[in-house]
Amino acid sequence: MEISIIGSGYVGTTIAACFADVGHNVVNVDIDEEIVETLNSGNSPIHEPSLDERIEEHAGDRLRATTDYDAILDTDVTFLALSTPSTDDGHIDLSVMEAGAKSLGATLAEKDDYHLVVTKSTVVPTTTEEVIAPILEEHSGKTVGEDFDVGMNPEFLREGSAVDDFLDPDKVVLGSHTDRAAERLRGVFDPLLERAPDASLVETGIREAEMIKYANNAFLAAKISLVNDLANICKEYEVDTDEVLDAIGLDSRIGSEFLGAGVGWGGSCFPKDVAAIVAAARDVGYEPAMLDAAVEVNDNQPVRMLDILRDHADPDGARIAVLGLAFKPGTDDVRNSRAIPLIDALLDAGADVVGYDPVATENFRDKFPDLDYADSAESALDGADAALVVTDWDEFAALDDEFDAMADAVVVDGRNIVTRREGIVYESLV
Ligand SMILES: NC(=O)c1ccc[n+]([C@@H]2O[C@H](COP(=O)([O-])OP(=O)(O)OC[C@H]3O[C@@H](n4cnc5c(N)ncnc54)[C@H](O)[C@@H]3O)[C@@H](O)[C@H]2O)c1
Ligand SMILES: O=c1ccn([C@@H]2O[C@H](COP(=O)(O)OP(=O)(O)O[C@H]3O[C@H](CO)[C@@H](O)[C@H](O)[C@H]3O)[C@@H](O)[C@H]2O)c(=O)[nH]1
Repeated sequence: MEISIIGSGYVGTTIAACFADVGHNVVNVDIDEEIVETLNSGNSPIHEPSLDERIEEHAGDRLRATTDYDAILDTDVTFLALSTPSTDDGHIDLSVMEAGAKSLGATLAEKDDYHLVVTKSTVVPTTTEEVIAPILEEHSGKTVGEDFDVGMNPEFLREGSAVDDFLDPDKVVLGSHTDRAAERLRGVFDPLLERAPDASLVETGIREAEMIKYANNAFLAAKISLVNDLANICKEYEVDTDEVLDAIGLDSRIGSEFLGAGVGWGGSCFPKDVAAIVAAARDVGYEPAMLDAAVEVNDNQPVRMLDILRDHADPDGARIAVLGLAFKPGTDDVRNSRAIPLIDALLDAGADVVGYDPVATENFRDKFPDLDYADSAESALDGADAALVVTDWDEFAALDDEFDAMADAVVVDGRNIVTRREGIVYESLV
């Protein structure tokens, strides 16, 4: 099938390379010329395991990129993979989606045959039908349900394992309103589902597909917050948190995944998606008490981490190493990383902060240009008065002699991964 994807960020790039991998012809449309050039030269614009190989293999063949929306004219289906950030009050900001839909609509005016437009971005229920479809109609002069259809296909990939998650998913959710749209969407996913026979196919309505995405993320974020609440109680009672969490994970109704206690959830999705569904709930007069509590617990974990640091070292004037700037291991994405509130608070407290991350330093530098950055964990620790472990990169779990070069070997572990305990003042957050 001929597929166009508007937006070539984390999601657009990954799904383009994977769709090409299962045999489709794919074109990415992005307004960023650098991204387009990078893709066309066979390279990945983002750091994501096993994405480079796929782009290198398919670029110039089944995969290409352009800034020209006319590329969609030769395709059967267009996915909108544009960002949906938060406004200051937590609502979803649709301005990027609206701009993309306008350009897409204007281009669709030139298309003679049927087309399907699928929202891949995370949007609150009714957005596809009540915001995107009317813009497409207005700018194309065409009628939804007659000349073209809209659909919704939420994405569940995680950064750091995006390619594997996309090609071997637990489920594929396809939201549509017409048989024609449902059939075309199935055609897109059939080759993928053949390769991933264990994946469940969920065919549903458009607003249900939109809500499934929020319910999924809200549930996972709340699960981590509940785990952190319980882990905080364990710590106060000097109960071994790991043993408790390992044991509850054996109950198949609870499950062993997403029981990682620590400094909490960040990233480009959980914070903004929980905020968006909370704001959307209030818009219709519902108070989402559980989700409010999940956010409160999450916001408080970095505060608890600094309190623990203060038990062992005064941050004022101290050199503090922050190990991990990415929001999770395996990615260079720093959006809503837990390192951000921690470093803000450390700087407010008068600390001299040195940050280190294996791949995310340059992205973090955009947010904190004046921070001191080390090029290895070893050099970050050298002469430091304390270290905070914020991201669970494997290389931090392997640290050992490096702690001996610290001025004061105080380590507060926000991910419970450091293995060495002797000879250092070690405290885990949970
Ligand atoms: N990042 C993830 O892991 C993830 C996973 C699942 C779902 N999502 C959702 O997918 C959506 C996209 O997220 P992302 O992380 O890929 O965003 P992103 O910011 O990484 O990528 C968006 C891309 O769109 C491009 N763009 C902006 N305006 C444009 C326009 N008018 N026309 C064409 N291109 C334009 C930008 O240059 C950028 O490359 C969001 O709704 C997000 O919530 C993200
Ligand atoms: O047990 C855990 C698991 C995760 N985290 C943290 O939670 C955040 C999110 O992690 P993860 O879910 O692995 O990464 P994302 O790439 O943000 O993926 C989430 O957000 C995506 C965007 O919507 C969805 O597609 C995915 O299904 C959903 O897992 C990170 O800060 C992790 O450190 C924990 O604190 N404990």
